[in-house]
Amino acid sequence: MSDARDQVDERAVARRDDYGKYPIVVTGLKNSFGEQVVHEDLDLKVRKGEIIGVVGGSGTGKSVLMRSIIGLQIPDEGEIEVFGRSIMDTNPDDVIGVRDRWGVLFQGGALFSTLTVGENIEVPLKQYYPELDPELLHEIARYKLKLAGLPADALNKYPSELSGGMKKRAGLARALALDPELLFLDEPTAGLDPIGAAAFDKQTEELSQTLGLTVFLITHDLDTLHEICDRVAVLADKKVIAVDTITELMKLDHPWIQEYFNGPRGRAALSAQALTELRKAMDKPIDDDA
Ligand SMILES: Nc1ncnc2c1ncn2[C@@H]1O[C@H](COP(=O)(O)OP(=O)(O)OP(=O)(O)O)[C@@H](O)[C@H]1O
Repeated sequence: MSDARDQVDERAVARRDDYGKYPIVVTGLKNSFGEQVVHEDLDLKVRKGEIIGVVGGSGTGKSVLMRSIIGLQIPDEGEIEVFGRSIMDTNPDDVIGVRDRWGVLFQGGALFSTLTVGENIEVPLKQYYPELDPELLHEIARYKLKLAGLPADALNKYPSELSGGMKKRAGLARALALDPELLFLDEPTAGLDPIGAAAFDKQTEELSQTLGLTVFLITHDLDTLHEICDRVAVLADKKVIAVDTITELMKLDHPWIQEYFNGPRGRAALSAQALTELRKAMDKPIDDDA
């Protein structure tokens, strides 16, 4: 009897340690839509504090994976734990204390068009802290706007009055509203010009470092992967076929990985990153072309 209790205690300790190291643990995930199986026996562990890039060909199920992790897509099979709690429970109230510890930037920003930027940022705050004083709400919104790199006058603008890059930042400000520990970003630099994309990457990296955020980042952007991701998870064949640094991934003999990272665009991104590193090492401003 006491052996059985010891085993249960050991498992509880192992799970607690695991959750301390891995805020997201996905095991044996299966997702399908009718006959189409998108994921089959997919496993993924995301390390605390890392920026993990999630890549894969179009339609390989990157967004569906993110939606599963945040409980918007109920999988057919498998287990998903976030902060050590199962997300598979269909009752959102049962995972309160988990959902308010993440922030999400959906593709395109997904801002409410009839609300100002400030009001958009206040939405999650009002949802989780309905008793908050309106003046404090505005103050928090102003602070989050600044964290996301937007000027104060953006607060009273409507999404239609913002550029693409500003919309992304407004979505980022809203994702940061609840002081999340985990940030989900779905193709944040898609549609941005290279300068805007690089600035957004820098912002993400700074936020991750200063706030200690773990970032789950879906992207096709090779520069983003090279510049800010600690590891990259590759989706192919309905699974995560590899999770590693780009240097290690490039050694793998998988056709998609080789084409993606060792193709002309992959090599160009690698050279650009090598140049950035070299310039940093020489303590020279990156924009100094002299
Ligand atoms: N609600 C849905 N109903 C039916 N099929 C869906 C649904 N959501 C996603 N799918 C299908 O699941 C597959 C994976 O979609 P998903 O959006 O996750 O791909 P992705 O890897 O994010 O692609 P992309 O890089 O093009 O954004 C696609 O074939 C898509 O058509």
